[in-house]
Amino acid sequence: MNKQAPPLAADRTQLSVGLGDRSYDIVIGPGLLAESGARIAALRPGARIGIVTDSNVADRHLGVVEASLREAGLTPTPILVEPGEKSKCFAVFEQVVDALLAARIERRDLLLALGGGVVGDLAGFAAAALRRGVDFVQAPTSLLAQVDSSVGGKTGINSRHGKNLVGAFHQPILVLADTGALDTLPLREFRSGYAEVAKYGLIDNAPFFGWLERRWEAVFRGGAERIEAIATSCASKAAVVSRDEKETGDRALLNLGHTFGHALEAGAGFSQRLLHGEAVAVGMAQAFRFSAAQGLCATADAERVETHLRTVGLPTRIADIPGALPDTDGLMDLIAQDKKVSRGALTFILARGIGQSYIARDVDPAQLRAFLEEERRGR
Ligand SMILES: NC(=O)c1ccc[n+]([C@@H]2O[C@H](COP(=O)([O-])OP(=O)(O)OC[C@H]3O[C@@H](n4cnc5c(N)ncnc54)[C@H](O)[C@@H]3O)[C@@H](O)[C@H]2O)c1
Ligand SMILES: O=C(O)C(=O)C[C@@H](O)[C@H](O)[C@H](O)COP(=O)(O)O
Ligand SMILES: [Zn+2]
Repeated sequence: MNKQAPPLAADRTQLSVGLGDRSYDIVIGPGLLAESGARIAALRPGARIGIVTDSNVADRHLGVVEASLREAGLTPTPILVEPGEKSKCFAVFEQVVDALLAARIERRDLLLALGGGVVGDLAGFAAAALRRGVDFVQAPTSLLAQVDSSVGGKTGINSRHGKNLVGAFHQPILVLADTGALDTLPLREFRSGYAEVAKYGLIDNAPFFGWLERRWEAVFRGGAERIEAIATSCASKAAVVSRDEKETGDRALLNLGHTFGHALEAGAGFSQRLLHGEAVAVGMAQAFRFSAAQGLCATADAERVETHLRTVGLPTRIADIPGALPDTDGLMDLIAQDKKVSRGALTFILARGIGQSYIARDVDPAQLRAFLEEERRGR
């Protein structure tokens, strides 16, 4: 049994999320799934590992992970869920927890979330709840999960009242982002994850947004630019999470585009009609248009955001979403369930310009309603 994590190869980037005695590493680079056993055994030798994954990821990547875990003296039990956002629900959560209990995963064992953000959020919440808390490792396999959802400890599921409304803050003990796994990710899913990459530029890193405008094709092709984009995104997220783990302050900036986006996702029934990153792309374009309409930011900045998102093939308008959506009242009701709402007052992430996002508390519902009416008319 190998109890030593492999040394860091030249093509690996390692970052840390600083949270005192709950700090953890994010390791980024190709081939990490094949090393997952050695790296996990170094943290928890001899453990039983409940691997939560979905059937798409299992078909492509579970074999190498299971072999690596066994090689390192760990005992894996795979638990498969259906791919897609609909698996972030009470019924699937119950199935996963039951399967983990049936496999006798104990408090000192581990869960491994192998997949995209759906698996990460679901498995993380199962880890938070199982026997009142079991440690877990994130092995993100989608771009979105590698740049965002695997870091920071937000876990949870959706409810009929809206997105991510039931969950827990539960940090992983390690994140292994195998960039080679992205070679099997469908283009639409890659684009969806790219929306969250662009988000970091729009929040507070205008030079990164400019770099993405110039280099996005190389990021999509793979290689050094892709790894650089992932590492820059993780570094941004790690810094915010270290400062404000439970979103009492500026972690809310990571929600740019999400107040609109989550309402649209719920309105589309958490279906394949609108992926999370696509909803965030529409939501970010809306946040900039709303900011411009309020005279907070230049119209040229809102147009620049929309141009870049459309250039990479992301939606930016309600009209881009196929099928029916709730009317303005319905969208306002969904927005009222947003977790940033405080004593009924609406909070949005708005922008004074690219890289100059800020938390706007007490957004006027009448102005929001008027804006949504215009957006729904496609203007
Ligand atoms: N916790 C957080 O901080 C956080 C942050 C952002 C998003 N999220 C959540 O993440 C979810 C979206 O994550 P996502 O975009 O990864 O969706 P996802 O988990 O549904 O994965 C996208 C699709 O790609 C497939 N897939 C994943 N990796 C693959 C690979 N390597 N090869 C082939 N197919 C692969 C999956 O099976 C799925 O069909 C949403 O539920 C969102 O709310 C959470
Ligand atoms: O980590 C965060 O904080 C984020 O807001 C990241 C978002 O990209 C992510 O979609 C998150 O799950 C949204 O959080 P929520 O608190 O609005 O559910
Ligand atoms: Zn998101």
